[in-house]
Amino acid sequence: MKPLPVELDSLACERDQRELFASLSLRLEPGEILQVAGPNGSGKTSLLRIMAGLLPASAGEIHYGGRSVFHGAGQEDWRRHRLFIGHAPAVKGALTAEENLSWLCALSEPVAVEAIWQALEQVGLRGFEDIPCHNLSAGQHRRVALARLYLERHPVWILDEPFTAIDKAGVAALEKHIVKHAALGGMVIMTTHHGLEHLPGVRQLDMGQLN
Ligand SMILES: Nc1ncnc2c1ncn2[C@@H]1O[C@H](COP(=O)(O)OP(=O)(O)OP(=O)(O)O)[C@@H](O)[C@H]1O
Repeated sequence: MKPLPVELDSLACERDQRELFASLSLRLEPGEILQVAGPNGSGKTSLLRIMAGLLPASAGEIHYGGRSVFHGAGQEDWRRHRLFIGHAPAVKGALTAEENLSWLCALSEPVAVEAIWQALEQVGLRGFEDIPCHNLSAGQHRRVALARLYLERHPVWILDEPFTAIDKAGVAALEKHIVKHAALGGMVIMTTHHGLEHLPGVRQLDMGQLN
């Protein structure tokens, strides 16, 4: 799947009758990495959830390849192209890492168990496949969710605080994977309080400067 340009057009978000942002317009091209930065409460997660289709915008539009992602065929297409990993990853504690990934991936495309093992190896969890996730540490729990980035083939990644609870070596490996995804033409939109200045070509959107 090839990514297409993403356009935010006069996007606005209101929560609890408070305007978080308004008139947000930007265009993202394939190969771009966008870091959504800003203070706590400035609306970073809200923006990502709107982009993922999990929260309605109060005004404005998002287009993917020229079609609205809010309804119709454009919405279907967007769902197949984007992968959202929230800051509270959808990993179920009672299931093992392997079961979680098998279930999460099946929502878009079933994957072979060997591929799951390889992805778990990539995130340093080989040997932990059969342990219920509630017995994993916070960082290991997050790594189970991040293993999806090695398994699924969505061209657009929307990642909310992907580095939370991840150790130094894990952060370096994930940064490398993100840069590689963009270099291959993928697109990454992420929030993080972690500095990314050392990575090539990262664009910043400062939510604290919008209003
Ligand atoms: N479920 C919710 N219902 C109502 N308001 C919410 C909800 N979640 C967040 N908000 C409000 O929206 C505002 C922005 O929250 P959001 O999580 O988007 O900020 P953020 O920039 O991601 O913050 P942080 O850096 O702390 O993660 C906050 O003031 C918060 O009170």
